[in-house]
Amino acid sequence: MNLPSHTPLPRLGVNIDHVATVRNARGGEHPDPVEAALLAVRSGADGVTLHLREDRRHIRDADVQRMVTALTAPINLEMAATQEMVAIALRHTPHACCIVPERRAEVTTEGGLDVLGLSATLPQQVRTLADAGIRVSLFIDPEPAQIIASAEAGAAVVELHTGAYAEGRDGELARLAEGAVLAASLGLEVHAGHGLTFDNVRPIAALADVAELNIGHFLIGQAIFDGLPAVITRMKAEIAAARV
Ligand SMILES: CC(=O)[C@@H](O)[C@H](O)COP(=O)(O)O
Ligand SMILES: NCC(=O)COP(=O)(O)O
Repeated sequence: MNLPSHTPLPRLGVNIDHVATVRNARGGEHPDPVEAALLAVRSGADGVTLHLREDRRHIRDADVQRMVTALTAPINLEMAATQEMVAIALRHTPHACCIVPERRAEVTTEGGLDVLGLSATLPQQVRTLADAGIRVSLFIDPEPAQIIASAEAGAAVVELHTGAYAEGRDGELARLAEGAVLAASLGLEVHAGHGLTFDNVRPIAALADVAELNIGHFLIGQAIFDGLPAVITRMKAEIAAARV
């Protein structure tokens, strides 16, 4: 894809949740997601994403506290649209909060947030977080109605869920491309993530309106073979190659 030379590359946010998954398997302190976050930033990550799930299956409250103390790079805290999570975010004031849907029984985040369905409560939560200086993002499917509702809810950012694209669903890349254009036209910053790998990242990184990619499970898994610095370097190269 040929873009003007001034078009900035999408930033890479590294999601370190699954370092905590491995740690929690034995109940101790190793491997430490904060140490992984610091290494990710030293290795070229533009920011760090962590998802404090309601069931605390990977990231825990103490990790959030330690992360905001240790990191100077932007932190993107993913969380459910609950009063408990809003209160936690207000205590730590990360650079950004990405509000995601959660179902306790799910293995991973299965779909986007139903911004339309949450219209009675979400705009107030967005306002409360934004008033505290937090950049608010909504993790949504690339549905025009959800994108428009996100803008109306006062979000600064939408993160488009790339899970269906990563699974190879027909037409999903076109839906993401159209969604990114619509979101940008409404003044929303566009992020994308979920299920991205070396093999599927380029078409998403090539979308001119995508400003940030959040990638976790693949990078942490691949780091077992290649090391975290090497996989971050390679992912940044894939992103850059998509914009040549
Ligand atoms: C919202 C999202 O996509 C991330 O939180 C990512 O899925 C990592 O967390 P889980 O693997 O627990 O879903
Ligand atoms: N918001 C998406 C994210 O943070 C990472 O998702 P994944 O790469 O772990 O699937």
